[in-house]
Amino acid sequence: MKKIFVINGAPKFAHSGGEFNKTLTDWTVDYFKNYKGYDVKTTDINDGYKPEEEVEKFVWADVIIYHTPIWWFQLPNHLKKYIDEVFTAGHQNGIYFSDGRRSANPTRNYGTGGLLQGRKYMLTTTWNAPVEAFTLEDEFFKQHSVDKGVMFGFHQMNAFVGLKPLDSFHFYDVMKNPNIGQSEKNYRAHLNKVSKEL
Ligand SMILES: Cc1cc2nc3c(=O)[nH]c(=O)nc-3n(C[C@H](O)[C@H](O)[C@H](O)COP(=O)(O)OP(=O)(O)OC[C@H]3O[C@@H](n4cnc5c(N)ncnc54)[C@H](O)[C@@H]3O)c2cc1C
Repeated sequence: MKKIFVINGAPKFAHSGGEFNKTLTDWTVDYFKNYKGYDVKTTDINDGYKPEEEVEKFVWADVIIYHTPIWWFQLPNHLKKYIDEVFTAGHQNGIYFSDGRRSANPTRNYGTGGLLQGRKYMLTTTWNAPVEAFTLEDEFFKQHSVDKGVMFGFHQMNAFVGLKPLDSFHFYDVMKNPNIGQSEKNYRAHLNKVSKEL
């Protein structure tokens, strides 16, 4: 049986109420637990956490799923803090051993010291920005996708600790057009696709 660790990284602040990401987290748990029959653990960063226990969840899981809104073109500070604390607790303790370099050849192999090899991760993000801001020439993101643009560092972080990516899924324009019914349908189709790669 596959083991899935689901993180809801959406705090409640200002006009980001966390409701969309909480709903998304519930869909993910329902899909893997009730539909696929997998073993699921969760963390909601709003509920507090102990870094050492979170390390155990990362090590336990076959797949880690991150749900996050985008705040000022990056992770919310709460989720970044979670990662800083948990990955630091996992240094030489399950998450990463080192930066991967050896003194004999210090210019090579940076980023190969992760200890989470054999595991995968999936990212979802939610945006006020419409998809066209990423896809259309002359619009704000100049045709840089979420994964290759704003979230490039996030994906490198996961590579650094040894995780391999599953396809991400991004929800655009969720403040003005959350379209919950269609979002759920599209997201479940995505989960059906990625779950074939587990
Ligand atoms: C500090 C800050 C910086 C930001 N920076 C950026 C940025 O750089 N770029 C950008 O694009 N956006 C930005 N945003 C917007 C942010 O990305 C969105 O507010 C966030 O993605 C919304 O996610 P949420 O989980 O908080 O949803 P919520 O705000 O809780 O929900 C969004 C909408 O969906 C509805 N909804 C949610 N769940 C359900 C449900 N189950 N049934 C019916 N309706 C539902 C809610 O009622 C609401 O209308 C920023 C927001 C903040 C606070």
